[in-house]
Amino acid sequence: MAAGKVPCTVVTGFLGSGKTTLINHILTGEHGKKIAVIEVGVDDALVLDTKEEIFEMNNGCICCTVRGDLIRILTKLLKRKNRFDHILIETTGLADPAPVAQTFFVDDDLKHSLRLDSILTVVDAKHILLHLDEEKPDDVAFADRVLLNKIDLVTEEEKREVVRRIKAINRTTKVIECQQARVELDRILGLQSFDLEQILAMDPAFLKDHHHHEHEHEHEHGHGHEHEHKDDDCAQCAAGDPDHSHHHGHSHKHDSRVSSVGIECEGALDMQRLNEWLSTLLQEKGADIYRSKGILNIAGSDDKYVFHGVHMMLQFGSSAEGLGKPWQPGQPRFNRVVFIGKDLNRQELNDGFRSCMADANGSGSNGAA
Ligand SMILES: Nc1nc2c(ncn2[C@@H]2O[C@H](COP(=O)(O)OP(=O)(O)OP(=O)(O)O)[C@@H](O)[C@H]2O)c(=O)[nH]1
Repeated sequence: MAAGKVPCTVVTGFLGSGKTTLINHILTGEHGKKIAVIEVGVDDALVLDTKEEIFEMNNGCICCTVRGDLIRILTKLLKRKNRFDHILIETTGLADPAPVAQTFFVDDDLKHSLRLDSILTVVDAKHILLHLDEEKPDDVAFADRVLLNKIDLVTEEEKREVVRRIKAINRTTKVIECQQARVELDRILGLQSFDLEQILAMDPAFLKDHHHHEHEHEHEHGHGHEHEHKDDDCAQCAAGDPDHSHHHGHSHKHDSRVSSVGIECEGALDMQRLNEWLSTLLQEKGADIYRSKGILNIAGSDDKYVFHGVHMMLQFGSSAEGLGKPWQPGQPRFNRVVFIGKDLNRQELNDGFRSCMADANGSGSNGAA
């Protein structure tokens, strides 16, 4: 049948569900496959360095512009002599997987060289119920595989409820439970499980282009959203503009109160202050702050730190633990963080973050190790 076509897997899932963890798991696995990763959206330096090439697109907006880019990058990949065995396309946390999937059926050249192998949706077992009603069940509706991740954080009972809710949205999807996205690769790659017929049965307009308005509102998404971070999620696309409400019939309640706040600055942070501020912030506002993450320059250390927040859960890591590389001599050090959530207060987040600088007024700790 599809001999010679390169299989492509679209990896999707809500913010913080574990997509990057899954990609890293796949890239570092011993499969002997040459895998290309295309990231549709954010997330630069937080991906592990690997042998494979990683293509990134910085335009951030999957709804408006990424389809063009995706086609361009896929075409470029296919021109290489050294072909890939598999292509992974990771979509960002608030983007809609449908336009990405459509690419495989509407572009004539790609149609003949590529095969959409599966839409794989990563689900955060602990937090998904917070979002199923308000955000975007589309992720789950289109998935032929659901990776039910973070099962370490829920009870058996909670897990059963989550599976029930997933099945209520998508009766035929296969649910694979896992932790840290650790799953045997032959359960997720090369499945030929994407079934266009089935998608069309559910959504007859799936292949129809709904992007005729795509340039009309480029970066005009009012709705009070904030869009400063240069490569952040197109939260407003998924969340704000009513014109984005999609061609398909699922309830797709966009929440215009969802936005992202990016902060980028030089200078070193006091780890203790930062930890206290972030912990308190997420304790108090974690219901609304869906996702937070950042790269940090910590005073007195050459190690590069990162943090990951998903609602109230907060995790730090650093190059000292083998996560990425330390700051290199002569390399400019910086802090870059992003908060994504509902009703974010940009000023408060900025002030709070800056109050954690090692030389900010306060205890006078200079962070010297
Ligand atoms: N407890 C627990 N935490 C996990 C598990 N899998 C991933 N995480 C953590 O969840 C956080 C988010 O994981 P990512 O892989 O960055 O999620 P993502 O979907 O790429 O997130 P976005 O960048 O928002 O799209 C990180 O702090 C992970 O370490 C799991 O099975 N259990």
